[in-house]
Amino acid sequence: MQGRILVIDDHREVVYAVRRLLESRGLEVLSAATTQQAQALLDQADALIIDIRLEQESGLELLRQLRSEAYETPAIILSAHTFPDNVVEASKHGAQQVLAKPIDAEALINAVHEALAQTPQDTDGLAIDHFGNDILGSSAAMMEVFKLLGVAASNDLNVLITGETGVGKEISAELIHRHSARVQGPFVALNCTAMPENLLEAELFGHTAGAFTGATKASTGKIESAAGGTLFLDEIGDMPQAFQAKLLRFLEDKSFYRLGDSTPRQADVRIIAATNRELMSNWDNSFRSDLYFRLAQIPVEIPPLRDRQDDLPALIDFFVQSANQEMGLELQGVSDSALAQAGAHNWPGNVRELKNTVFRAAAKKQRGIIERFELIESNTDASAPDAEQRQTIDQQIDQALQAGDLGQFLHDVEQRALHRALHFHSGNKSRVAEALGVSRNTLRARLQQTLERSEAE
Ligand SMILES: Nc1ncnc2c1ncn2[C@@H]1O[C@H](COP(=O)(O)OP(=O)(O)OP(=O)(O)O)[C@@H](O)[C@H]1O
Repeated sequence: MQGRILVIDDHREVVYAVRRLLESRGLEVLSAATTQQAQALLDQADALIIDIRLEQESGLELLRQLRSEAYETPAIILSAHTFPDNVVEASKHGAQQVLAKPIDAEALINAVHEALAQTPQDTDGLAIDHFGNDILGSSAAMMEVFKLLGVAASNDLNVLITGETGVGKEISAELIHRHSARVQGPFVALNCTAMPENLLEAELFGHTAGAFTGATKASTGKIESAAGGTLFLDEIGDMPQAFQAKLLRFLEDKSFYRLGDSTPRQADVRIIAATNRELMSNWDNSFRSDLYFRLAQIPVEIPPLRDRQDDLPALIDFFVQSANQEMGLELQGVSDSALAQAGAHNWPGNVRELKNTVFRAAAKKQRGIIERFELIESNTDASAPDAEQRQTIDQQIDQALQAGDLGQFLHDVEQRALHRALHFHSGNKSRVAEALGVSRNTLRARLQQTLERSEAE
């Protein structure tokens, strides 16, 4: 590794340790204790390491200023705490990494390596301002998410947040809003689930008096309420297809009509949408691809809780403290065995399920240590095909492949599955759609397609 690193930190022991470490890897190290000293050395550096708190100065403020002057050298921020808000702010201003103190040698070497590999035009810079910690996460996966949220906060593009139910999509949308230039404007949320087209249109665009039965007064829609701020559209995958075209039109020119009104209106809103479904799957074509690409200008995927076990202890601790506060309890934490129990659980309901589990246990225990959680086991594993069944399915697939009619085989399986699911749920399409994890529109379209194919055969 080759390069010259400028360490901006007023803690001499930190500078000493970093210098020894980096020099042992063949790097050249410059140091500055103040931003004024740093100014003279900036041009010589290939990468910066900046302490977030310099004496009477802010490392992030320095970085913000540098970025505003188009100084693009990659930077790593050192911070006593890697709170998500720090990481978001840092990422927003283009920092490569935020590293927690005490510094982990390997993590620092990796970060420097990455920073040196960055071309200047790839870097945006980073900065930290306030500390809010209502959204937690220190796993590598969540760090990546926070960085993306920071990128989203630094511009005004539409964002599509995907992830299973309860992973924190709404709370992430709020975080983007809070760190964006629209922070002084409103954050307005609308859940699109189970809304027929007319109701959705009235909710989103507003309506005139008499626009429909029961509309005695004119009403402002969510889009107008969110003007100057952010509109969060939750469960966007459930938006009726007919309405998707209207939303697309709004996204294209920011103009809309209140229901029953012929006067076009304008509203300046940023859209953050969320879904727990795959919108662009082969199976499910009920979502318009042009709308998808409009919404997913910045796609953010939040991983399920079971894939980020490192986050469990801090989240559990946070919810225990929240339970203490909200219910006036005196709990001290959870036992190692409760923690192990949480680690072994699948968390299909993700952070929401964890929060409810902790609150339930807290309400029961009231004080001391929570020894065990009462977990609701999901039966997904139980319903998974066992090895023998799987072998039979594999054999059938192989036969279909050899006969060159895998498409027909899949069609038959799908038709059979839909038929049995409808039978099982006594013809209730909402239940079948729920069981499949798709919207009623998708199910309807799929049933129609299988029917057409069967008729054509
Ligand atoms: N990283 C986190 N730190 C702290 N709390 C969290 C975190 N993620 C989620 N939560 C909490 O879990 C609950 C669910 O979060 P949220 O509503 O944002 O999830 P969601 O993905 O939007 O869910 P859904 O898909 O069901 O709408 C909320 O109470 C939220 O505060």
